[in-house]
Amino acid sequence: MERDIILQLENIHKVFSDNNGKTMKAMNNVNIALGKGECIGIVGESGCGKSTLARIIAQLTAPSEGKIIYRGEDITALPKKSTKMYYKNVQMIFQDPLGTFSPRMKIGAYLIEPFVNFKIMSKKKAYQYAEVLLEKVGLSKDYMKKYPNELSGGELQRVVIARAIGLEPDIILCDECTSALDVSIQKQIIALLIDLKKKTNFSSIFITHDLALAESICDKIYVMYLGEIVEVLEGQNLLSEARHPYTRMLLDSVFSIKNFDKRIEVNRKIDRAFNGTKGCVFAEGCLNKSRRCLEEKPHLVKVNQYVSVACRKYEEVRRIASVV
Ligand SMILES: Nc1ncnc2c1ncn2[C@@H]1O[C@H](COP(=O)(O)OP(=O)(O)OP(=O)(O)O)[C@@H](O)[C@H]1O
Repeated sequence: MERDIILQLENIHKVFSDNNGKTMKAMNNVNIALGKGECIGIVGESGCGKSTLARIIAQLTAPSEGKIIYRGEDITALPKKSTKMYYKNVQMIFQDPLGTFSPRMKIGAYLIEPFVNFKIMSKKKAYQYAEVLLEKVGLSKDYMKKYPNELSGGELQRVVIARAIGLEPDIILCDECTSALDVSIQKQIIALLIDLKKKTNFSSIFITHDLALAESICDKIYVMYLGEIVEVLEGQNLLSEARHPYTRMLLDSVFSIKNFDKRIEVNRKIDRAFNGTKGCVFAEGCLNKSRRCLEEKPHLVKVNQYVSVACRKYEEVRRIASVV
């Protein structure tokens, strides 16, 4: 069946510069497509560029190059004023819920704020609506009168989710939204998001370092390494279909301390060698690399209906297959 794509990132690059004019490439040619009602995961370790990507999608940081096509329109080319609807339609849930609140603002005031600001409803209606939203996320209306410091991390994240879904967005973008919470609360928040998604069919983007989480909830997973997408997989087929040596290394180290240590060692080696490599970002850590891997960037190649991988080995397999 044809996917109805509502958000597409095309050739996104991001370069940061410091005060001395030194530049750092945090994102290199990232392409991502999100279908209506779909949940995609962006997975990678610390420093791979996940938060930068989240900020670019949420339009909090501008890409250095590339397009963000939302419902057929490149929103990077629109004047600031015209992106107001995008801010309403793409809601973001951050890692640290407490950081989202002003300590002196009661939960009720926090919840009604966007509805009044976007002139969606009167203050009185917004207050009643906020009580309904709290109920949807499993909190009583008594929470309206509380201050953020009176709530637990899990309760605060529920309030953030209530405000986000209240705007009936097309897309909910979760940047490590459960990683600051205890495991049991993490499960509750994920279950809540899955339940709400079933009811309202929003699309979602899960940005996480947690492969198991991504596998359990995402239709499609993009694996990122040092600012590049190295593999794209169907969520359910992550374990069986992952091909890229980096994804395999990540999966192996989830289950073994010894492999975890090996991974840290490999990452150190690559970090030292990286600094704008013209070849494959993972080449230094790869046991099967050839000289070409160090010199030429591999492209994402579709291996089968479940997986595309950016690795010379599979480009080579496809080339031979097309000749035979
Ligand atoms: N404003 C900035 N100025 C300069 N460099 C930045 C800036 N923001 C991020 N970076 C760099 O870009 C790279 C990617 O950072 P980012 O925070 O996106 O990674 P991440 O995958 O989200 O990591 P973490 O999970 O630790 O937050 C890092 O090397 C980081 O130092």
